[in-house]
Amino acid sequence: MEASLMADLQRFLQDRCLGVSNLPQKGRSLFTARDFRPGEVILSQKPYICVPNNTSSESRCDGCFKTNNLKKCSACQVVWYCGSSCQKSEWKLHRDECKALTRLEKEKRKFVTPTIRLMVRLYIKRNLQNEKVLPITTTDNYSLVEALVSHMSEIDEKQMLLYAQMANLVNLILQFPSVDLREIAENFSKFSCNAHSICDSELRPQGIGLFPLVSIINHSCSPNAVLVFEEQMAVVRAMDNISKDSEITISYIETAGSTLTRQKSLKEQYLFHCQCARCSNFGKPHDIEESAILEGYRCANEKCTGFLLRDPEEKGFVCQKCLLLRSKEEVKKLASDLKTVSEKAPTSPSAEDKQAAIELYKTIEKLQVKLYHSFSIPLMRTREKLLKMLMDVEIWREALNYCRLIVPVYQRVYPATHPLIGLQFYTQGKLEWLLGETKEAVSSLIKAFDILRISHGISTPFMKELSAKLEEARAEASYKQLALH
Ligand SMILES: C[S@@+](CC[C@H](N)C(=O)[O-])C[C@H]1O[C@@H](n2cnc3c(N)ncnc32)[C@H](O)[C@@H]1O
Repeated sequence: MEASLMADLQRFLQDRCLGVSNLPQKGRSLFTARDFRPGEVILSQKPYICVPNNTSSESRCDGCFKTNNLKKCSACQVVWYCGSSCQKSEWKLHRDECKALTRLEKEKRKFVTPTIRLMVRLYIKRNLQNEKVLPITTTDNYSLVEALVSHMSEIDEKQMLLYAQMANLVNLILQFPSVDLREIAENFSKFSCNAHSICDSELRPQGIGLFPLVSIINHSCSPNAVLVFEEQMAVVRAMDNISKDSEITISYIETAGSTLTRQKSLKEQYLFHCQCARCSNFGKPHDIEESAILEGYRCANEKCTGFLLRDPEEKGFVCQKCLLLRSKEEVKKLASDLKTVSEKAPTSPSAEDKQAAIELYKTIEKLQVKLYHSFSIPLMRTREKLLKMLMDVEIWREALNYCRLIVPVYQRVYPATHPLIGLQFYTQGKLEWLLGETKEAVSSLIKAFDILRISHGISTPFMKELSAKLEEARAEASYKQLALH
């Protein structure tokens, strides 16, 4: 990065009591220059570029990522808008993209995935900024993209071939003589370890974007900050008390998992070996117990909550609490039954198939309850799926039962202020309220608010809605209380 731009960036960060340092093992790292309290915004940034996650089954507006009242761009037939306001606000960037996509044969347009579009937009934005059609600012400029890590030299041949094919398609769309294939491939590699999935307030992915300032923040499996999105703006908030001169970290991956699982996914996508405080416990008794609970089997005695470790004589798995042996054969048989049923389970069942899918997932759950520890991740995932499907078909009582089973598992596998726990309490509160359990609803909504105010702040529309629901539930609970006396 140019020295003057680097100085501008350092000033911008200094004004926000932040600074960038280079750490030998991690590269650029973001540090605090003052204390931050839980819930305080550390950094926010609009995307340099972003696109919605459009698929063959679901489309989103290019401007606001909403899914209703969409109309296709009549020229390129690739991009969708919810109305003229979003279309107008996106036009400067879409104008050149539209021309490029229109040139592409219709048959080939189905290969224009969100990642391909993100790359096309990256070059179009760079050109528009070079031509001064779009302004360049300290935090919105291509030099920040140039400074992102790419790990090009570490990429294997298979991945490189894929990037080369994708770069060819981008080149075909753009037809910019000055851009070479290697540079595009390198930018794909940058996307892989720097682009962020843009999620709504309930942490459901809506699109992808490049936020080069946020990309300075390194990963930890027990992070002190959290990244959320307010529409398309990335907002990083402190999760804990962060003291002056500390490194700010967020989590790049799903942190509910054994150290081996987390390290594998970090190595695969981000090409580094994590040595955070949690990972440095690898192999220690607590870490072994954690892995055996999250990914291992349950005790043969249904009443025992112990975790199992492989028996040194290879006969099976031994409970570390009651020392009961669970035979290899029994585990193998259950695992094979589970595999047979799981293969039949649809990942996203259509509306008509939902009832059958619910029954199938309940069978999976029964088998998992017999096989896995009660806090295991596979069992938690099945219950999450069941909860979602039951909500979709409006079977509220059963949905609430699943919600209540999931909350304690989340509390076991995530840190206390993790937004997923808050969101689960929010769902539980809404279900309890709907089913007339107003007192319980108030208690769940309070828990949701207390957690989500840290990750989501208190002034966003989502949090205002939660606050309003809580107040209404409180009023109803006191009315019910009065009516009783
Ligand atoms: C989004 S970037 C973070 C900023 C990066 N350090 C830089 O210099 O631009 C992600 C990359 O940073 C490095 N990184 C992030 N977290 C790390 C960690 N905990 N330990 C080692 N390297 C890390 C890895 O190279 C990873 O692919």
